Amino acid sequence: MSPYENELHAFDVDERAGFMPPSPPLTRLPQLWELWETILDATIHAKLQLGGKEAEASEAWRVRVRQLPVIPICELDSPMLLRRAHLVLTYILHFYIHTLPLTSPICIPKPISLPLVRISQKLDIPPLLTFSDTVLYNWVICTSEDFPTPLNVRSQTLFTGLRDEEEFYLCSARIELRGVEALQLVRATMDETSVNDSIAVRHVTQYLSTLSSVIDELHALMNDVRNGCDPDTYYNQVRPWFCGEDSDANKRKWVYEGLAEEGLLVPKELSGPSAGQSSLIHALDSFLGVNHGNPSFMQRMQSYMPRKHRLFLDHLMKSPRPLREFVVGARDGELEGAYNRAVGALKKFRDAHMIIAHLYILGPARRAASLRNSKGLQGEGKGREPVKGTGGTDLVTFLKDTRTRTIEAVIP
Ligand code: HEM
Repeated sequence: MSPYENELHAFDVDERAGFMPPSPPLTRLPQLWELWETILDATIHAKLQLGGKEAEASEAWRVRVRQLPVIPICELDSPMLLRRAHLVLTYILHFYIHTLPLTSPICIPKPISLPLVRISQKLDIPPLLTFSDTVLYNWVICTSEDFPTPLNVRSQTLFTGLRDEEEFYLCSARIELRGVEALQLVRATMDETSVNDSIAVRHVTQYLSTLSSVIDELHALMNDVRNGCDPDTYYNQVRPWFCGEDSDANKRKWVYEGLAEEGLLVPKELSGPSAGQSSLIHALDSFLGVNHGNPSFMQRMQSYMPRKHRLFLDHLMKSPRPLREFVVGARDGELEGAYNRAVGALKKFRDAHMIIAHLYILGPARRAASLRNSKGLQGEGKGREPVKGTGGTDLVTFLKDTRTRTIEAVIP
Protein backbone atom coordinates (compact mmCIF):
# COMPACT_ATOMS: atom_id res chain seq x y z
CA MET A 1 0.00 0.00 0.00
CA SER A 2 1.34 3.49 -0.89
CA PRO A 3 1.57 6.11 1.91
CA TYR A 4 -1.42 7.85 0.28
CA GLU A 5 -3.51 4.65 0.32
CA ASN A 6 -2.42 4.05 3.91
CA GLU A 7 -3.54 7.51 4.93
CA LEU A 8 -6.92 7.15 3.23
CA HIS A 9 -7.34 3.69 4.72
CA ALA A 10 -6.89 5.12 8.21
CA PHE A 11 -9.83 7.46 7.52
CA ASP A 12 -12.02 4.74 5.95
CA VAL A 13 -11.85 6.57 2.63
CA ASP A 14 -11.36 4.26 -0.34
CA GLU A 15 -9.33 5.19 -3.40
CA ARG A 16 -12.03 3.83 -5.75
CA ALA A 17 -15.19 4.26 -3.68
CA GLY A 18 -14.44 7.39 -1.63
CA PHE A 19 -16.69 7.60 1.42
CA MET A 20 -18.60 4.47 0.37
CA PRO A 21 -17.03 1.13 1.33
CA PRO A 22 -15.23 -0.60 -1.58
CA SER A 23 -17.27 -3.79 -1.25
CA PRO A 24 -21.01 -4.09 -0.67
CA PRO A 25 -22.21 -3.62 2.90
CA LEU A 26 -23.72 -6.62 4.73
CA THR A 27 -27.27 -7.43 3.64
CA ARG A 28 -28.16 -9.47 6.74
CA LEU A 29 -27.00 -9.84 10.31
CA PRO A 30 -25.94 -13.27 11.65
CA GLN A 31 -28.47 -15.60 13.35
CA LEU A 32 -28.13 -14.07 16.82
CA TRP A 33 -29.86 -10.90 15.59
CA GLU A 34 -32.19 -12.59 13.09
CA LEU A 35 -35.27 -11.38 15.02
CA TRP A 36 -34.41 -7.77 14.06
CA GLU A 37 -34.04 -8.72 10.40
CA THR A 38 -37.29 -10.70 10.48
CA ILE A 39 -39.27 -7.85 11.98
CA LEU A 40 -37.84 -5.42 9.42
CA ASP A 41 -38.77 -7.83 6.59
CA ALA A 42 -42.28 -8.12 8.04
CA THR A 43 -42.72 -4.33 8.10
CA ILE A 44 -41.54 -3.88 4.55
CA HIS A 45 -43.72 -6.76 3.39
CA ALA A 46 -46.79 -5.38 5.23
CA LYS A 47 -46.36 -1.94 3.54
CA LEU A 48 -47.27 -0.15 6.77
CA GLN A 49 -48.75 3.31 6.33
CA LEU A 50 -47.67 6.67 7.71
CA GLY A 51 -49.25 8.58 10.58
CA GLY A 52 -51.69 6.09 12.06
CA LYS A 53 -53.42 5.07 8.83
CA GLU A 54 -54.46 1.40 8.84
CA ALA A 55 -54.12 1.70 12.61
CA GLU A 56 -54.84 -1.93 13.48
CA ALA A 57 -52.18 -3.42 11.22
CA SER A 58 -49.52 -0.98 12.36
CA GLU A 59 -50.36 -1.38 16.06
CA ALA A 60 -50.19 -5.18 15.66
CA TRP A 61 -46.70 -4.76 14.19
CA ARG A 62 -45.65 -2.37 16.98
CA VAL A 63 -46.85 -4.91 19.59
CA ARG A 64 -44.48 -7.44 17.98
CA VAL A 65 -41.63 -4.93 18.31
CA ARG A 66 -42.44 -4.31 21.98
CA GLN A 67 -42.45 -8.08 22.62
CA LEU A 68 -38.98 -8.64 21.16
CA PRO A 69 -36.29 -9.64 23.68
CA VAL A 70 -33.53 -7.11 24.36
CA ILE A 71 -30.81 -8.82 22.32
CA PRO A 72 -27.26 -8.26 23.59
CA ILE A 73 -24.85 -6.53 21.26
CA CYS A 74 -21.48 -7.46 22.77
CA GLU A 75 -20.80 -9.86 19.88
CA LEU A 76 -21.37 -7.17 17.25
CA ASP A 77 -17.65 -6.80 17.08
CA SER A 78 -16.81 -5.41 13.65
CA PRO A 79 -17.62 -2.10 11.92
CA MET A 80 -19.54 -3.98 9.20
CA LEU A 81 -21.78 -5.72 11.75
CA LEU A 82 -22.32 -2.53 13.71
CA ARG A 83 -23.26 -0.55 10.57
CA ARG A 84 -25.77 -3.18 9.45
CA ALA A 85 -27.23 -3.32 12.98
CA HIS A 86 -27.55 0.49 13.03
CA LEU A 87 -29.28 0.43 9.65
CA VAL A 88 -31.74 -2.35 10.64
CA LEU A 89 -32.63 -0.83 14.02
CA THR A 90 -32.98 2.72 12.69
CA TYR A 91 -35.30 1.63 9.87
CA ILE A 92 -37.36 -0.26 12.51
CA LEU A 93 -37.24 2.86 14.74
CA HIS A 94 -38.51 5.17 11.98
CA PHE A 95 -41.22 2.65 10.98
CA TYR A 96 -42.22 2.45 14.65
CA ILE A 97 -42.43 6.22 15.15
CA HIS A 98 -43.92 7.27 11.84
CA THR A 99 -46.70 4.66 11.78
CA LEU A 100 -47.99 6.11 15.09
CA PRO A 101 -50.92 8.52 14.94
CA LEU A 102 -49.55 12.07 14.53
CA THR A 103 -50.48 13.12 18.06
CA SER A 104 -49.47 9.97 19.97
CA PRO A 105 -46.55 10.27 22.39
CA ILE A 106 -43.33 8.75 21.06
CA CYS A 107 -41.95 6.06 23.38
CA ILE A 108 -39.33 3.84 21.81
CA PRO A 109 -39.54 0.43 23.50
CA LYS A 110 -36.50 -1.14 25.18
CA PRO A 111 -35.93 -3.94 22.60
CA ILE A 112 -35.07 -1.16 20.14
CA SER A 113 -33.92 1.72 22.33
CA LEU A 114 -31.30 -0.17 24.37
CA PRO A 115 -29.38 -1.96 21.60
CA LEU A 116 -29.70 1.04 19.27
CA VAL A 117 -28.31 3.52 21.78
CA ARG A 118 -25.46 1.13 22.64
CA ILE A 119 -24.61 0.48 18.98
CA SER A 120 -24.76 4.21 18.22
CA GLN A 121 -22.40 4.87 21.11
CA LYS A 122 -19.94 2.35 19.68
CA LEU A 123 -20.18 3.95 16.24
CA ASP A 124 -20.19 7.44 17.78
CA ILE A 125 -23.22 8.59 15.77
CA PRO A 126 -26.79 9.45 16.88
CA PRO A 127 -29.41 6.71 17.41
CA LEU A 128 -31.62 7.48 14.40
CA LEU A 129 -31.49 7.15 10.64
CA THR A 130 -28.49 8.93 9.09
CA PHE A 131 -27.19 9.54 5.57
CA SER A 132 -24.79 6.64 6.16
CA ASP A 133 -27.77 4.27 6.73
CA THR A 134 -29.81 5.40 3.71
CA VAL A 135 -26.91 5.93 1.26
CA LEU A 136 -23.35 4.98 2.24
CA TYR A 137 -24.07 1.51 3.66
CA ASN A 138 -27.34 0.72 1.89
CA TRP A 139 -26.42 -0.65 -1.54
CA VAL A 140 -25.71 -3.74 -3.59
CA ILE A 141 -23.94 -4.12 -6.94
CA CYS A 142 -26.34 -5.15 -9.69
CA THR A 143 -23.72 -6.32 -12.24
CA SER A 144 -20.83 -8.78 -12.09
CA GLU A 145 -18.35 -5.97 -11.38
CA ASP A 146 -16.58 -6.12 -8.06
CA PHE A 147 -16.61 -2.50 -6.93
CA PRO A 148 -19.31 0.19 -6.92
CA THR A 149 -19.70 2.76 -9.72
CA PRO A 150 -22.42 5.38 -10.34
CA LEU A 151 -23.96 2.96 -12.87
CA ASN A 152 -24.00 -0.36 -11.05
CA VAL A 153 -25.48 0.27 -7.60
CA ARG A 154 -29.02 -0.37 -6.33
CA SER A 155 -30.40 0.30 -2.84
CA GLN A 156 -30.91 -2.48 -0.28
CA THR A 157 -33.55 -1.23 2.16
CA LEU A 158 -36.47 1.11 1.44
CA PHE A 159 -39.47 2.29 3.48
CA THR A 160 -41.87 2.29 0.58
CA GLY A 161 -40.49 -0.02 -2.10
CA LEU A 162 -41.04 2.87 -4.53
CA ARG A 163 -38.60 3.65 -7.33
CA ASP A 164 -38.86 7.31 -6.24
CA GLU A 165 -37.35 6.48 -2.85
CA GLU A 166 -34.58 4.38 -4.38
CA GLU A 167 -33.71 7.07 -6.93
CA PHE A 168 -33.58 9.63 -4.12
CA TYR A 169 -30.93 7.53 -2.31
CA LEU A 170 -29.10 6.59 -5.50
CA CYS A 171 -28.80 10.21 -6.59
CA SER A 172 -26.63 10.83 -3.51
CA ALA A 173 -24.81 7.50 -3.92
CA ARG A 174 -23.86 8.38 -7.52
CA ILE A 175 -22.61 11.79 -6.39
CA GLU A 176 -20.45 10.14 -3.72
CA LEU A 177 -18.98 7.74 -6.29
CA ARG A 178 -18.39 10.37 -8.98
CA GLY A 179 -16.85 12.50 -6.22
CA VAL A 180 -13.99 10.03 -5.85
CA GLU A 181 -12.10 11.90 -8.58
CA ALA A 182 -12.63 15.13 -6.65
CA LEU A 183 -11.01 13.52 -3.60
CA GLN A 184 -8.06 12.42 -5.74
CA LEU A 185 -7.65 15.99 -6.99
CA VAL A 186 -7.82 17.31 -3.43
CA ARG A 187 -5.03 14.96 -2.40
CA ALA A 188 -2.87 15.75 -5.46
CA THR A 189 -3.31 19.49 -4.82
CA MET A 190 -2.37 19.16 -1.16
CA ASP A 191 0.86 17.40 -2.16
CA GLU A 192 1.71 20.30 -4.51
CA THR A 193 0.87 23.12 -2.10
CA SER A 194 3.42 21.72 0.32
CA VAL A 195 6.08 21.98 -2.46
CA ASN A 196 5.06 25.51 -3.44
CA ASP A 197 7.15 26.38 -6.54
CA SER A 198 6.21 27.52 -10.05
CA ILE A 199 5.69 23.92 -11.23
CA ALA A 200 3.37 23.37 -8.26
CA VAL A 201 1.42 26.48 -9.29
CA ARG A 202 0.95 25.06 -12.84
CA HIS A 203 -0.10 21.65 -11.50
CA VAL A 204 -2.58 23.10 -9.01
CA THR A 205 -4.07 25.29 -11.76
CA GLN A 206 -4.64 22.14 -13.82
CA TYR A 207 -6.11 20.18 -10.90
CA LEU A 208 -8.50 23.00 -10.05
CA SER A 209 -9.70 23.22 -13.67
CA THR A 210 -10.41 19.49 -13.63
CA LEU A 211 -12.11 19.86 -10.26
CA SER A 212 -14.52 22.46 -11.73
CA SER A 213 -15.56 19.94 -14.41
CA VAL A 214 -16.05 17.20 -11.80
CA ILE A 215 -18.23 19.51 -9.65
CA ASP A 216 -20.24 20.36 -12.80
CA GLU A 217 -20.84 16.63 -13.22
CA LEU A 218 -21.97 16.31 -9.59
CA HIS A 219 -24.40 19.12 -10.32
CA ALA A 220 -25.72 17.24 -13.40
CA LEU A 221 -26.08 14.04 -11.34
CA MET A 222 -28.12 15.96 -8.78
CA ASN A 223 -30.43 17.31 -11.47
CA ASP A 224 -30.93 13.74 -12.72
CA VAL A 225 -32.94 12.98 -9.57
CA ARG A 226 -35.87 14.38 -11.58
CA ASN A 227 -35.72 11.37 -13.90
CA GLY A 228 -36.77 8.78 -11.35
CA CYS A 229 -38.15 10.62 -8.33
CA ASP A 230 -41.46 12.46 -8.60
CA PRO A 231 -41.60 15.56 -6.31
CA ASP A 232 -45.09 14.98 -4.90
CA THR A 233 -44.47 11.27 -4.35
CA TYR A 234 -41.20 12.14 -2.61
CA TYR A 235 -42.80 14.82 -0.45
CA ASN A 236 -45.96 12.93 0.54
CA GLN A 237 -44.90 9.30 0.60
CA VAL A 238 -41.13 9.11 1.11
CA ARG A 239 -39.90 12.12 3.05
CA PRO A 240 -42.23 11.76 6.09
CA TRP A 241 -40.43 8.52 7.03
CA PHE A 242 -37.16 10.46 7.48
CA CYS A 243 -38.37 13.06 10.02
CA GLY A 244 -36.25 13.35 13.14
CA GLU A 245 -37.34 14.75 16.48
CA ASP A 246 -36.56 18.35 15.48
CA SER A 247 -38.76 18.36 12.39
CA ASP A 248 -41.84 16.85 14.07
CA ALA A 249 -44.87 18.99 13.18
CA ASN A 250 -46.29 18.49 16.68
CA LYS A 251 -42.94 19.03 18.45
CA ARG A 252 -43.14 15.65 20.21
CA LYS A 253 -40.13 14.43 22.19
CA TRP A 254 -38.67 11.04 21.35
CA VAL A 255 -38.39 9.03 24.58
CA TYR A 256 -35.91 6.15 24.40
CA GLU A 257 -37.14 3.81 27.15
CA GLY A 258 -34.89 2.22 29.76
CA LEU A 259 -31.81 4.41 29.33
CA ALA A 260 -31.52 5.74 32.90
CA GLU A 261 -31.68 2.30 34.52
CA GLU A 262 -28.90 1.08 32.20
CA GLY A 263 -26.74 4.15 32.85
CA LEU A 264 -27.09 5.31 29.21
CA LEU A 265 -27.23 8.99 28.27
CA VAL A 266 -30.34 10.53 26.72
CA PRO A 267 -29.52 11.31 23.06
CA LYS A 268 -29.53 15.00 22.13
CA GLU A 269 -28.78 14.95 18.39
CA LEU A 270 -31.97 13.76 16.70
CA SER A 271 -32.16 15.39 13.25
CA GLY A 272 -33.36 13.23 10.37
CA PRO A 273 -31.06 12.11 7.56
CA SER A 274 -29.96 14.86 5.16
CA ALA A 275 -27.36 14.93 2.40
CA GLY A 276 -26.03 17.81 4.52
CA GLN A 277 -24.29 14.82 6.18
CA SER A 278 -22.37 14.02 2.97
CA SER A 279 -18.67 14.14 3.83
CA LEU A 280 -17.91 14.75 0.16
CA ILE A 281 -19.54 18.19 0.09
CA HIS A 282 -17.97 19.08 3.45
CA ALA A 283 -14.58 18.00 2.07
CA LEU A 284 -15.01 20.29 -0.96
CA ASP A 285 -15.97 23.18 1.34
CA SER A 286 -12.95 22.64 3.60
CA PHE A 287 -10.58 22.24 0.69
CA LEU A 288 -11.79 25.34 -1.15
CA GLY A 289 -11.91 27.40 2.03
CA VAL A 290 -15.71 27.85 2.29
CA ASN A 291 -16.36 28.74 5.92
CA HIS A 292 -19.85 28.03 7.25
CA GLY A 293 -19.09 29.50 10.68
CA ASN A 294 -18.81 28.00 14.08
CA PRO A 295 -21.14 26.72 15.42
CA SER A 296 -23.17 25.93 12.32
CA PHE A 297 -25.66 23.38 11.02
CA MET A 298 -22.89 22.04 8.78
CA GLN A 299 -20.62 21.49 11.76
CA ARG A 300 -23.42 19.80 13.70
CA MET A 301 -24.04 17.51 10.72
CA GLN A 302 -20.50 16.20 11.07
CA SER A 303 -21.53 14.42 14.28
CA TYR A 304 -23.86 12.27 12.11
CA MET A 305 -21.06 11.13 9.81
CA PRO A 306 -19.04 7.95 10.33
CA ARG A 307 -16.37 8.81 12.92
CA LYS A 308 -13.37 8.24 10.66
CA HIS A 309 -14.87 10.44 7.94
CA ARG A 310 -15.19 13.17 10.54
CA LEU A 311 -11.49 12.69 11.34
CA PHE A 312 -10.70 12.99 7.63
CA LEU A 313 -12.50 16.35 7.54
CA ASP A 314 -10.53 17.48 10.62
CA HIS A 315 -7.35 16.47 8.85
CA LEU A 316 -8.34 18.57 5.81
CA MET A 317 -9.25 21.55 8.00
CA LYS A 318 -5.88 21.40 9.74
CA SER A 319 -3.91 21.39 6.48
CA PRO A 320 -0.66 23.31 7.19
CA ARG A 321 -0.97 25.05 3.79
CA PRO A 322 -4.64 25.79 3.05
CA LEU A 323 -5.40 26.05 -0.66
CA ARG A 324 -6.89 29.55 -0.54
CA GLU A 325 -3.81 30.88 1.27
CA PHE A 326 -1.59 29.21 -1.36
CA VAL A 327 -3.58 30.78 -4.21
CA VAL A 328 -3.56 34.27 -2.67
CA GLY A 329 0.16 33.98 -1.89
CA ALA A 330 1.12 32.82 -5.41
CA ARG A 331 -0.20 36.02 -7.11
CA ASP A 332 -0.77 34.10 -10.35
CA GLY A 333 -3.73 35.16 -12.50
CA GLU A 334 -4.33 31.73 -14.05
CA LEU A 335 -4.22 29.96 -10.72
CA GLU A 336 -6.58 32.52 -9.19
CA GLY A 337 -8.96 32.13 -12.15
CA ALA A 338 -8.93 28.33 -11.80
CA TYR A 339 -9.58 28.61 -8.05
CA ASN A 340 -12.45 31.06 -8.52
CA ARG A 341 -13.98 28.83 -11.21
CA ALA A 342 -13.89 25.84 -8.83
CA VAL A 343 -15.60 27.91 -6.10
CA GLY A 344 -18.05 29.12 -8.78
CA ALA A 345 -18.81 25.50 -9.73
CA LEU A 346 -19.64 24.73 -6.10
CA LYS A 347 -21.82 27.84 -5.95
CA LYS A 348 -23.65 26.64 -9.10
CA PHE A 349 -24.06 23.22 -7.46
CA ARG A 350 -25.75 25.01 -4.55
CA ASP A 351 -27.92 27.11 -6.93
CA ALA A 352 -29.14 23.87 -8.53
CA HIS A 353 -29.66 22.34 -5.09
CA MET A 354 -31.89 25.25 -4.07
CA ILE A 355 -34.00 24.70 -7.17
CA ILE A 356 -34.27 20.99 -6.26
CA ALA A 357 -35.29 21.86 -2.69
CA HIS A 358 -38.01 24.17 -4.08
CA LEU A 359 -39.18 21.54 -6.52
CA TYR A 360 -39.21 18.66 -4.01
CA ILE A 361 -40.25 20.39 -0.79
CA LEU A 362 -41.65 23.91 -1.10
CA GLY A 363 -43.84 23.26 -4.16
CA PRO A 364 -45.36 20.02 -2.86
CA ALA A 365 -45.72 21.59 0.65
CA ARG A 366 -47.76 24.40 -0.88
CA ARG A 367 -49.93 21.98 -2.84
CA ALA A 368 -50.43 19.73 0.20
CA ALA A 369 -51.30 22.79 2.35
CA SER A 370 -53.92 24.09 -0.05
CA LEU A 371 -55.45 20.62 -0.20
CA ARG A 372 -55.54 20.49 3.62
CA ASN A 373 -56.90 24.07 3.77
CA SER A 374 -59.71 23.09 1.47
CA LYS A 375 -60.51 20.30 3.96
CA GLY A 376 -60.02 22.58 7.03
CA LEU A 377 -56.95 20.59 8.29
CA GLN A 378 -53.61 21.78 9.86
CA GLY A 379 -50.02 21.09 8.82
CA GLU A 380 -46.71 22.42 7.44
CA GLY A 381 -46.46 24.99 4.63
CA LYS A 382 -49.55 27.03 5.59
CA GLY A 383 -47.55 30.26 5.70
CA ARG A 384 -47.43 30.63 9.47
CA GLU A 385 -44.23 28.68 10.07
CA PRO A 386 -41.33 28.24 7.63
CA VAL A 387 -41.07 24.82 6.01
CA LYS A 388 -38.34 22.76 7.66
CA GLY A 389 -35.69 20.57 6.06
CA THR A 390 -35.24 16.95 7.15
CA GLY A 391 -32.30 18.19 9.20
CA GLY A 392 -34.64 20.59 11.00
CA THR A 393 -33.48 23.83 9.30
CA ASP A 394 -35.63 26.73 8.10
CA LEU A 395 -34.61 25.54 4.70
CA VAL A 396 -35.00 28.63 2.51
CA THR A 397 -32.88 30.87 4.74
CA PHE A 398 -30.41 28.12 5.44
CA LEU A 399 -29.75 27.16 1.82
CA LYS A 400 -29.37 30.84 0.82
CA ASP A 401 -26.82 31.25 3.63
CA THR A 402 -24.70 28.28 2.57
CA ARG A 403 -24.66 29.67 -0.96
CA THR A 404 -23.61 33.11 0.33
CA ARG A 405 -20.80 31.50 2.37
CA THR A 406 -19.62 29.81 -0.84
CA ILE A 407 -19.56 33.08 -2.79
CA GLU A 408 -17.55 34.66 0.03
CA ALA A 409 -14.65 32.29 -0.71
CA VAL A 410 -14.12 33.85 -4.18
CA ILE A 411 -10.86 35.85 -4.34
CA PRO A 412 -11.78 39.41 -5.42
C1 HEM B 1 -34.50 15.61 -3.97
C2 HEM B 1 -33.27 15.85 -3.57
C3 HEM B 1 -32.88 16.77 -2.45
C4 HEM B 1 -33.64 17.55 -1.62
C5 HEM B 1 -35.13 17.72 -1.62
C6 HEM B 1 -32.73 18.21 -0.71
C7 HEM B 1 -33.12 19.08 0.31
C8 HEM B 1 -32.27 19.64 1.23
C9 HEM B 1 -32.69 20.47 2.32
C10 HEM B 1 -34.09 20.84 2.65
C11 HEM B 1 -31.58 20.83 2.99
C12 HEM B 1 -31.53 21.72 4.23
C13 HEM B 1 -30.97 21.00 5.40
C14 HEM B 1 -31.99 20.14 6.10
O1 HEM B 1 -32.70 20.64 6.97
O2 HEM B 1 -32.07 18.94 5.75
C15 HEM B 1 -30.46 20.22 2.33
C16 HEM B 1 -29.16 20.39 2.70
C17 HEM B 1 -28.12 19.91 2.00
N1 HEM B 1 -28.17 19.04 0.94
FE1 HEM B 1 -29.81 18.47 -0.06
N2 HEM B 1 -31.45 17.84 -1.00
C18 HEM B 1 -31.51 16.95 -2.04
C19 HEM B 1 -30.45 16.31 -2.62
C20 HEM B 1 -29.15 16.52 -2.28
C21 HEM B 1 -28.04 15.87 -2.90
C22 HEM B 1 -28.12 14.82 -4.00
C23 HEM B 1 -26.93 16.35 -2.32
C24 HEM B 1 -25.51 15.96 -2.62
C25 HEM B 1 -24.79 15.20 -1.88
C26 HEM B 1 -27.33 17.30 -1.32
C27 HEM B 1 -26.49 17.98 -0.49
C28 HEM B 1 -26.90 18.79 0.53
C29 HEM B 1 -25.97 19.52 1.37
C30 HEM B 1 -24.45 19.46 1.28
C31 HEM B 1 -26.74 20.22 2.28
C32 HEM B 1 -26.23 21.19 3.35
C33 HEM B 1 -26.45 22.60 2.84
C34 HEM B 1 -25.50 23.04 1.75
O3 HEM B 1 -24.37 22.53 1.73
O4 HEM B 1 -25.89 23.90 0.94
N3 HEM B 1 -28.71 17.37 -1.33
N4 HEM B 1 -30.90 19.50 1.24
